[in-house]
Amino acid sequence: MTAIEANEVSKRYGTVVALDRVDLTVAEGEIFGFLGPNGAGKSTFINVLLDFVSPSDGSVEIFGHDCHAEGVAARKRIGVLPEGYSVFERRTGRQHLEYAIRSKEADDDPAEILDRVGLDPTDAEREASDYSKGMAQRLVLGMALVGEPDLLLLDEPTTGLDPNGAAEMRDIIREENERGATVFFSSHILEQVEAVCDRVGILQGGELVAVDTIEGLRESLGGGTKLVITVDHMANGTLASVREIQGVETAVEREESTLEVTCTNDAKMDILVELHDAGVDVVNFRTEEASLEDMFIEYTGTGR
Ligand SMILES: Nc1ncnc2c1ncn2[C@@H]1O[C@H](COP(=O)(O)OP(=O)(O)OP(=O)(O)O)[C@@H](O)[C@H]1O
Repeated sequence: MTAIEANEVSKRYGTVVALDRVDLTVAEGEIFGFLGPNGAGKSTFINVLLDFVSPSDGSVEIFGHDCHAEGVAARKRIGVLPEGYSVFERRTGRQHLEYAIRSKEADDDPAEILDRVGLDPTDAEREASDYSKGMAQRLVLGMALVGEPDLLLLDEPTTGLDPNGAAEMRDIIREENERGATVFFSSHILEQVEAVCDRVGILQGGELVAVDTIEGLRESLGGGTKLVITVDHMANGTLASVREIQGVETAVEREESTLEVTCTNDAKMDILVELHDAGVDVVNFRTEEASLEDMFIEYTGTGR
């Protein structure tokens, strides 16, 4: 069964096209990473799934329920960590969880969930409005886990978390997935996404410009090799002439006398020949697999 099925979803805010005919299918049991530069439309898409925002055109189904017409049935199966959540005033962490358990008619043990998300028993008895950003993030994640949802929708789940918290988040995503949940999350932390996702989608200006496994993305970028070349000196125009070689996608000078070139496998030798012809001696070179970050920059032309 498909967990998420988006058909030609568009959302316009006046002249801004936040989503442009997004077609996407996420299978039950997948961990799917949703990427894109700031303003690409990620939160808008997640808000459409939650029926917080109505699409201008198109429709989305969650486990076969239309997110708008059958929003209640769709949301019953979702645990959500929304963007810009806020905690209640004058309620402790534990009371937040008890509230989530009651409203989902679940029978989870609040202490167990608090422990899972790394909130200690003393903090659980403090008012959540006094929590730090990372603690509040942990609490809201805990509320999302209540009732063993079939789909976890996490908007930037690692924002505000320290490195331990980010690693714990990764573990929770894996554990939830092993329990059978589908996980759909947006993130700018591409190392995290690469470590945990089965597939990723890249949004750019509201359009879905790529959907694939990380390996698949690498292949569609022609093998996705990254060459790291140390040279004795950089001659004028060297970078420009390397960029013109067929099969070269990007070429940058990382630090003095070190070039990083992403290219197809076939282009490697041409690059070394070009440097030689330009009178530039290669002191050292190695190849690395293109990282998700390299590919993201190639697809979107931006940093995260
Ligand atoms: N309520 C709104 N009214 C007007 N424009 C909006 C509204 N919500 C979003 N937008 C616009 O839609 C576009 C997509 O925004 P969105 O928040 O979905 O991006 P995002 O990919 O989540 O960005 P970020 O990575 O910065 O969180 C942006 O241009 C934004 O200004």
